Amino acid sequence: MIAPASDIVVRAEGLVKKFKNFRAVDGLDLTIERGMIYGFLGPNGSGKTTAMRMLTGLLTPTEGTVEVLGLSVPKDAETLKYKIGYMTQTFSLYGDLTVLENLNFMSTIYGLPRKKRQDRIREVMDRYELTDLKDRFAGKMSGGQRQRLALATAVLHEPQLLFLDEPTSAVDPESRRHFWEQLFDLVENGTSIIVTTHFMDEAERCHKIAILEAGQKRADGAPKELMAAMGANVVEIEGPNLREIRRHLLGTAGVMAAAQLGARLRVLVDDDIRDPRSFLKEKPETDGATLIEQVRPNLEDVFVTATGEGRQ
Ligand SMILES: Nc1ncnc2c1ncn2[C@@H]1O[C@H](COP(=O)(O)OP(=O)(O)OP(=O)(O)O)[C@@H](O)[C@H]1O
Repeated sequence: MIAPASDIVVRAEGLVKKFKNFRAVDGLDLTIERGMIYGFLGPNGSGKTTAMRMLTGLLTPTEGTVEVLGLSVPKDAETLKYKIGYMTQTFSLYGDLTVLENLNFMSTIYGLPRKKRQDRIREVMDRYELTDLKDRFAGKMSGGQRQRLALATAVLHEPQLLFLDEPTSAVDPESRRHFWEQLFDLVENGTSIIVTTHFMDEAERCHKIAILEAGQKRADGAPKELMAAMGANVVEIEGPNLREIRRHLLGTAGVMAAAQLGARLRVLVDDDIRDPRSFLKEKPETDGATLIEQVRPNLEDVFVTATGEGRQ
């Protein structure tokens, strides 16, 4: 079913960004629906940040069209600025300003009405556990605290759409989990979110993702749908000589990828092969294996089959 235009927050067609002759983003089409967390998943240099910066209106595309919240970008970027929030990889905070000063400053940039300003600042400080830190210099805060302040400043003006560029790269796993809970709270209250990540577990939390490689979209959809449509079955092997088995299997027709995970070898077998377990069991190199079992796919498997990692 095609969603009505008002339910679409981003529509991009044929998006290209060239830096000299290098195509950092290379023909990207995107349709992102309202009310969801949409992830760009990809390795370093795959074009996630460049794509996001074009959607925010900060970077002009070399080719293609972009519409965000019904506004044409970059033409209407100035109007769009007040409707979106953007949290950059480096958090873009003023290290020599306190928490409160950062929030005050951003509230004037966003043009929050003077009367509303102090209430809204109090509200975000409370929500993101910053009240006790209000006189702390941003430059003297821990990674997790700075992340909370960056999120608080990005949502200060209650944007409809929030862009987050690798927001959890600099924080510990507990802060990451907590941060994601806060994102789901925002979604519940009507915010749409676009987030870049290279963490598989984060991508799995998104309602939908696009897998990017070399500036191109290799796959998109809900993580579960992508796993179901992967075109491969996953078999794990336990036993001695896993490195040797891997080397042999990688040259075998029907084996799309093989990677060691601790004491197991995880093998992706083309789903044209009806019984992938027997297929591997019959190979002479797996003779010494103590266990061969089919397991459920995960997003990393999708990533491997969709990108060059699966074509090595
Ligand atoms: N201003 C620029 N001038 C030249 N090349 C650039 C510029 N900005 C980005 N690039 C190149 O474009 C490619 C994509 O970069 P981008 O930052 O969008 O990737 P990314 O997927 O966000 O990576 P990361 O996870 O490392 O942030 C990289 O090869 C990068 O070096």
